[in-house]
Amino acid sequence: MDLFDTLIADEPAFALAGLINDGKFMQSDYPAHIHQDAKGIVIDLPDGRLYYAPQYFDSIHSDEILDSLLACKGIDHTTHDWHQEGEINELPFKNIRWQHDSVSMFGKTHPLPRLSAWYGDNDRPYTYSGITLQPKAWNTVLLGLREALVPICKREFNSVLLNWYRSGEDHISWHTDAEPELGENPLIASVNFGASRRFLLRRRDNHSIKLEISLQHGSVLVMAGALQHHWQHSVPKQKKVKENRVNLTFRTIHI
Ligand SMILES: O=C(O)CCC(=O)C(=O)O
Ligand SMILES: [Fe+2]
Repeated sequence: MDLFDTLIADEPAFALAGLINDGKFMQSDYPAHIHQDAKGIVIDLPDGRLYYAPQYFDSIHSDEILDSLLACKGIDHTTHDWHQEGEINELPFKNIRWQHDSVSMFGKTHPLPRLSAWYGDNDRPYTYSGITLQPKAWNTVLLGLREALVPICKREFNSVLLNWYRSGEDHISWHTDAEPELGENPLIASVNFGASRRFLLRRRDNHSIKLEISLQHGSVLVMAGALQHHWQHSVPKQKKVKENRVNLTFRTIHI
């Protein structure tokens, strides 16, 4: 092995070490250690566990995946102003059938501040934030991502929810993913492409107890243990962000 090999081999672990200070995750009080895969770190929270790999997918692969998720005939997704598009559901997307869903509240309908798509193994509808999504059949890109998660999650997920944040205006408010069909302590793997966005966690019983992770291009965050019962999460608006971000949360739906 020459000097160059050693540098390459040490690089990921070196980047990960920057996320851990004195055995704690960044500026928090929560214990963290480097996972044995040397790609990610494990953060131990009271009532939950996180795995975070800032570069689970390398940048070339991540660029290609983002391109295929947003590919739309005749449109350059990097420069297009998607907020001006009225009929998202009608556009000729090549790989993902993006939808603009609405929620009903107090008799009024409100469009969600993001676009979404639901893919999965079976045709069982899934209820999320008061809306019911009909899963579409897996495609090659999504199956590739699902497969890439097996080494860390030790399972093949049967469904995935995609969220597309067209810019920093798009967001997701505080919530938990604790729907009964996800089982007792759901394991959820969140995969991120495009703009880095702030991912916030706060305890349900004390909103002043918080944690923040910046989810970057090519990263994977796994939420595990009792986390969904004790912690809420959100992706707040970030007005300065102009670029697209796509998040995919792989889940197991129990029927
Ligand atoms: O965009 C994210 O990072 C989170 C998405 C999320 O929480 C969800 O889809 O339930
Ligand atoms: Fe969520």
